[in-house]
Amino acid sequence: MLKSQMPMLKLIQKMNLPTLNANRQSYVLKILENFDQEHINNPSRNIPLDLYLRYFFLNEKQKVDSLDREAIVEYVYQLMIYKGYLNAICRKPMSWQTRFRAFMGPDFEEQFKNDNLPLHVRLSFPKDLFDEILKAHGPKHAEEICSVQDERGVLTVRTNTIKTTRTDVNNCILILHQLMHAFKQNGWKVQPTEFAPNGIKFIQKPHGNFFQMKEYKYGHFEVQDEASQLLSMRVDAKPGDIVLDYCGGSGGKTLGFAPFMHNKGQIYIHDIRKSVLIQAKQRLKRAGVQNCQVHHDKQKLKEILKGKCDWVMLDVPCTGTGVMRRNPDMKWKFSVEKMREVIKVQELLLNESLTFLNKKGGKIVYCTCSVLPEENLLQVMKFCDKHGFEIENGSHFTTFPKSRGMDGFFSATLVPK
Ligand SMILES: C[S@@+](CC[C@H](N)C(=O)[O-])C[C@H]1O[C@@H](n2cnc3c(N)ncnc32)[C@H](O)[C@@H]1O
Repeated sequence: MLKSQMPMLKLIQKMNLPTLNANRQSYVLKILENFDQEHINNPSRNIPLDLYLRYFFLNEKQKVDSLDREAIVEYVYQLMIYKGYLNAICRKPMSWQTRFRAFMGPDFEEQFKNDNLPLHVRLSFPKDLFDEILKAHGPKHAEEICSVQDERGVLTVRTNTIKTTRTDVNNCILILHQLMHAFKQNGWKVQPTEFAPNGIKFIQKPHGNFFQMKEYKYGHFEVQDEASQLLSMRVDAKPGDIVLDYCGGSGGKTLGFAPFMHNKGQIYIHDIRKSVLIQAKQRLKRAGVQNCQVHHDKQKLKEILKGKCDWVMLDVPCTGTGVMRRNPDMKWKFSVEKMREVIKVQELLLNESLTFLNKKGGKIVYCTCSVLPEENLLQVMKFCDKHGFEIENGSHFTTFPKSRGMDGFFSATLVPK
């Protein structure tokens, strides 16, 4: 490859990382080793890295202060992001210890210039996943998508407009500004999001724990990526509507569209995992959403809601290829076989959602956090052809992971022809 054709790859600037003393280092290695072991012991639990870290530090609360925690988390992420590249450059036998040494050593920068290392290795992506992204988006865009996923995600929150009795737009803006002011008082740099009307973006990662803020405890805000906020708003529910959030998880999307219903009408939130529904209940309560019931039993839900819904939000399980910078461990768990399995589940869920739609214009809002067309446009087009539906206004919504910007999401609103 000619030098001028060399891809514009970049590496993390290690000098920007926090200092790592022996204590922090031993935590970094312990976490990564335990995380791997957890997957060997409980593969079906498939716990993502961010959640694993949250549980880990809950247990270590007394021993690790917030500055140590931030430094440890940063290194855990960097090592997980660069795992593939480090595997290629580190000395054997492979372990987190040897990867860590390679990360800290001169080879980390040196080997990056080695043209003999394939592009996917320098992007630190598994070959099969990189090939899928390449097939879908071509070399230039694939490289952009993958290199952005080597950054840390931007922290964004959504202001909860339910927690005000005032309803006009100007007052919502006032609440957003009050919250921005509270963040700034803690010394955190923030700005309103560019597209989502109620979002606040952190320009720098905040030091300290903002979940301790009274504004969080009172439900004035929730963490949600800007693209995910926009996705929630694709459910354009009016007060009085009946809405089903069928793959509701811990309620992220419901929390996003519920404020527009002003607690009138009914939201049903469902998921196959009971544990996440418990979290959803707590978050909905904190946010002041009073018109939502939580359901785990699919059969019962069908009995209650058959043919009744104005909206079905279908935020389906997917490969997560648009949000891998939040959980870089997902890169290393990807396989084409798993992708095919999840595509089948999406198809099944689309079919199931038909049961709930009312015949007076009920709509399905299909969403993923994937950048792969098989899970996105191709999936919904297949559904539309089979069931006589179409994509509303012929246009879908897509975002790609952007540097210092949004994550990668897809959404299409499906309506009967
Ligand atoms: C992308 S996550 C949803 C995230 C959630 N909407 C949010 O914004 O927080 C997909 C969810 O689908 C759920 N799920 C997987 N298979 C399902 C099925 N057969 N029926 C219903 N939910 C399912 C998973 O448990 C997971 O919580």
